[in-house]
Amino acid sequence: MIKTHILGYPRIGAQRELKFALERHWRGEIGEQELEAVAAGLRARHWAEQRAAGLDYVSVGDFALYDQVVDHVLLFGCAPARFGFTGAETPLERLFTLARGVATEARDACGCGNAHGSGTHGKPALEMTKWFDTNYHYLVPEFDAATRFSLAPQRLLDQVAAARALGHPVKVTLVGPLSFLWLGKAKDGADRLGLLDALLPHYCELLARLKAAGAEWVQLDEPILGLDLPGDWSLAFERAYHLLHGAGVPLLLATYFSPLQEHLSLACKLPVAGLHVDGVRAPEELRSVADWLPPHKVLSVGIVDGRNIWRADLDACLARLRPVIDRRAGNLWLAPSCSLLHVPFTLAHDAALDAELRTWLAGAREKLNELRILKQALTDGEQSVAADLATARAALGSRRASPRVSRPDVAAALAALPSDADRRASAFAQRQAVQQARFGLPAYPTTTIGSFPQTPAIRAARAAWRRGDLADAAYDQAMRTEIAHAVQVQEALGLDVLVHGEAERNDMVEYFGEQLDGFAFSANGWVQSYGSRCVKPPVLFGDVARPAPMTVAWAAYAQGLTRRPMKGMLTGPVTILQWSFVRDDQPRALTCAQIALAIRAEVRDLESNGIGIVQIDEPALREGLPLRRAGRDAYLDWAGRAFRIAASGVADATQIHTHMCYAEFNDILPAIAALDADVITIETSRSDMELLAGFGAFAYPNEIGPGVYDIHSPRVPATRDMVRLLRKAAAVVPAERLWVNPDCGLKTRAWPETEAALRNMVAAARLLRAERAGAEARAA
Ligand SMILES: CN1c2c(nc(N)[nH]c2=O)NC[C@@H]1CNc1ccc(C(=O)N[C@@H](CCC(=O)N[C@@H](CCC(=O)N[C@@H](CCC(=O)O)C(=O)O)C(=O)O)C(=O)O)cc1
Ligand SMILES: N[C@@H](CCS)C(=O)O
Ligand SMILES: [Zn+2]
Repeated sequence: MIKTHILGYPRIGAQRELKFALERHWRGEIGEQELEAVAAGLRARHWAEQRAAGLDYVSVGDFALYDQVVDHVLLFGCAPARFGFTGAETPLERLFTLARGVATEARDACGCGNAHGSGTHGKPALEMTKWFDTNYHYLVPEFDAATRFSLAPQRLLDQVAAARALGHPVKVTLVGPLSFLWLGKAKDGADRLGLLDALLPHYCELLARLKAAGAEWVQLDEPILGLDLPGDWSLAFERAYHLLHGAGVPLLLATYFSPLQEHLSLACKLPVAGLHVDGVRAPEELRSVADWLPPHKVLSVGIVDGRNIWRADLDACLARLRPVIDRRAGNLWLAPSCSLLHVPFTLAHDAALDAELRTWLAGAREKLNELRILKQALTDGEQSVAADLATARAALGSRRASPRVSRPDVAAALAALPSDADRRASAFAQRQAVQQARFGLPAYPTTTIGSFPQTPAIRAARAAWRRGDLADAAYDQAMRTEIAHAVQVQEALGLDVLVHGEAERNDMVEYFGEQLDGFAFSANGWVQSYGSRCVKPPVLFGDVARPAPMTVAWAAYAQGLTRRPMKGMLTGPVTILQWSFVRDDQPRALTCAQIALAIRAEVRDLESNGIGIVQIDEPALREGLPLRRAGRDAYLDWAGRAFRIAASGVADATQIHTHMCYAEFNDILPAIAALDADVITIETSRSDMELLAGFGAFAYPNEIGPGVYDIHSPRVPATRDMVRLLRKAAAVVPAERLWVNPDCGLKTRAWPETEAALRNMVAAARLLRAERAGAEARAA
């Protein structure tokens, strides 16, 4: 029998109801009960949608108020001792303390929904990091020698009870014990795997309680089976799952994002009742899994893409499934490849997308319907869903044949690119000398990363403009006023290289997507990024071209307000690619090269309009790295080339910066150096400059601005703290190559703390400059 299910559903709400309720709660406008009522209403609605689409189970446990991983920290009672929980707190108080820090240092203490909480005082929130290769950030469990576990299952059991009361068959979703430990961070030399034996009895008890509560299945997500794992981690799976099996509830082991490869036979052998595999990212493994998995076990095939928004090619899906069915007629489940958390709720009626494009797309709801059609086609024959299949074929045909997708001029422009288009004319040392002479910057030059506070007034002006309530000219003027204010503040603070502040940008990727041909953007295609924060990834459906300059007028206006250098600010091709929903009909490398060409033209236009310094942000460079080691070199090769194509069309005297954040970079240092940016500004303060050790050891050749303060905290960093960090940096990177800047952009901050922090930062730079001048004078 064929069944359908999902690994998880988006929880933010079709109209971002959860986001708004969370932010109201944090501002003290609604209490816990009202927030819980919104959450319960969303869960009930989402289950109803799943059942209406004919899914055989609803998914329970995937709905997190903030993040599913931090929910497991609470479920297994392993909040770090540093939070000092006494048991007197409510579950929500504990959750938001872990997620946002304590009141005085809270991530989002101001209630705006921003992450503020990694300050070094008070109780900083748990660290956030990327969930595998997605743009979703989870809260990192913290383990240390004192970590103990205890089960607190009531919230989850209540949700099972609520789903059952509504008459739904329930499959509970949990992160599996090995992935949970792997995704955590060990402090004080603790051994994460060493915690497994202490954790497993609590998983067993939980499984038994879920069974007793009426859960028919429990899905245990173990996406780490798609990674290159150390041997002791792979070995631990058998031991762990033998124990879990004893709890008696059928277990579905879920893997996704990456092929199983050397873990394939292990995954097939584990004592679980079913195995889910990602048939989109690893279609080549389907047949082996179908052969290897014992026939009494359920095989769940992730057949519909959970990471992208294209309408499925149902004929291709059916063709892919047929050999599998032949092998396992009785026990086949169909599902999206991974949780639908990574796609918007629906794009079917989105007002910003044209009617033709909408037919090419599938949000979470539309993907549920695709599962329904596939199941019926396989169960009752294709004729039973002939109309649905015909509609899908027509949409696919229209996409394939559309003149909007292919642009011969773009192919020609790429083909015409000289082979050395990805190389600057001169070596760095030569460029550095020319740039020093041009800009005459002091030692330890100060700058910021680009964005200044996106205030409620800015957002409100843009919302009014989009609604048509504010005329173009008035909006333009409002943004110019913001830019002028940012310039005036920076001049008063004494920063050396200024930025215009990015007031006019809704998002650093969406803003460019809106202006480039080949992209479409939705009005409501929101995807959760972290907590209550969402992004609206543009839809990259066709060949990319730049019809007109995108940032030049704003940059030139800002430069006209000051005699100091104004940095032009662009998002790089890899990050635009990575944070968009990208076409699946050509290699990503080619799409990236097309974006690179557009950015190259923008860089040159900035240069010819008097902008001497241009920053090309690539915070997602690391995130695009394949999860498996194989394939990484090839990726770094084309990604690096795309960046260099964007950056290399300028004269020696034009200084190219890049910026990176939100990731560990030490394992890709050679690739970062190969970008050959004149200056890289990089997030380092949270690791207390540890990252720079890698840069020093590797002898990174160009200039570096290691972030000297964490922009996620409203705490104003003291000058002495930043001086200490800069001294640490100067110990590994020659001082003449060091810049002084924050970790990242300041868009989620408010002005008062921003000004105060930058004032202290400039003071730190001046202090080091004076010391250096003194030392030089003494040496002379
Ligand atoms: C650097 N980061 C980014 C990532 N991915 C991106 N695509 N962009 C990024 O910047 N990944 C890694 C990190 C993730 N960090 C963040 C940080 C902050 C946000 C965030 O603030 N998101 C906002 C939405 C931003 C946006 O698009 N704003 C629009 C419209 C906003 C909106 O909802 N407007 C309201 C009306 C508002 C009013 O009247 O005041 C509406 O339309 O209803 C804009 O500025 O115009 C968020 O609120 O979630 C995301 C990721
Ligand atoms: N220029 C961007 C980079 C963020 S990663 C900003 O300052 O917000
Ligand atoms: Zn950044």
